[in-house]
Amino acid sequence: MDDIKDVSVEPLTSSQFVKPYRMHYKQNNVEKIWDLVSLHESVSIIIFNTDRKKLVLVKQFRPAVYYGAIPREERKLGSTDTSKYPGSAGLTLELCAGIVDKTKDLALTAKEEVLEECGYEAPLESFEKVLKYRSGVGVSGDQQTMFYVEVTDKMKVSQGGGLADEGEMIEVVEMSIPEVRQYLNQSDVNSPGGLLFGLMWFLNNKAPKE
Ligand SMILES: Nc1ncnc2c1ncn2[C@@H]1O[C@H](COP(=O)(O)OP(=O)(O)O[C@H]2O[C@H](CO)[C@@H](O)[C@H](O)[C@H]2O)[C@@H](O)[C@H]1O
Repeated sequence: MDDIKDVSVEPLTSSQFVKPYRMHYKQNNVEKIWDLVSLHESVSIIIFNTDRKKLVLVKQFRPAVYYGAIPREERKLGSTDTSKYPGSAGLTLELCAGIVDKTKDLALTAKEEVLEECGYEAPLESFEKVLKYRSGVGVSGDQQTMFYVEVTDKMKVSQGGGLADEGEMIEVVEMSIPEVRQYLNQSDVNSPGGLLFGLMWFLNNKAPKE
């Protein structure tokens, strides 16, 4: 998964996923501008396997995280030296998540992502909404809705790993509650704030007493 080669970066002129804009506005009669990016709405899911008392998470290569790991002064257009900056710098641990595109139904999107990425077929009514929040505030203000779902081994119907025809390459990672606590105690993690909040929410609200 971290065997990344032939990396090159170019300016973005059009994209179906990301749209950059400059907003002009007045705040208290002071004229201002802000450069922002419009993104799709998304869902994320805290998945707990009650048979094995494990959280089900996903590991994947994130190009933006890889790019962010390159020191600013060395980021340039054109090719990137992957022997100096190996693909492992872009591997993240996250909640299962996905863009809301096929349907506008957030819980249904969550259900589909749990199946595609993690291989669990969980009933729609078992998805509990945790909260809706802004996954970014500086450059993108996109909304992400977090769900919680409990699964059992019986619901595991496939390997997961993402949609091969969309080129998704996802590793399913299961973590026990002590492992989750250890993960949260580190000083530097390759994870978004949403995962960290989701794990804390789980420990505070759902984790079985140890
Ligand atoms: N910027 C991009 N460039 C090129 N192809 C892209 C792309 N974004 C999506 N895609 C394509 O769309 C597919 C599906 O993406 P997903 O719905 O799984 O969202 P993802 O899990 O990447 O991000 C989800 O999780 C993260 C982390 O929580 C959220 O930031 C995000 O909004 C949410 O959709 C990807 O495999 C890829 O083929």
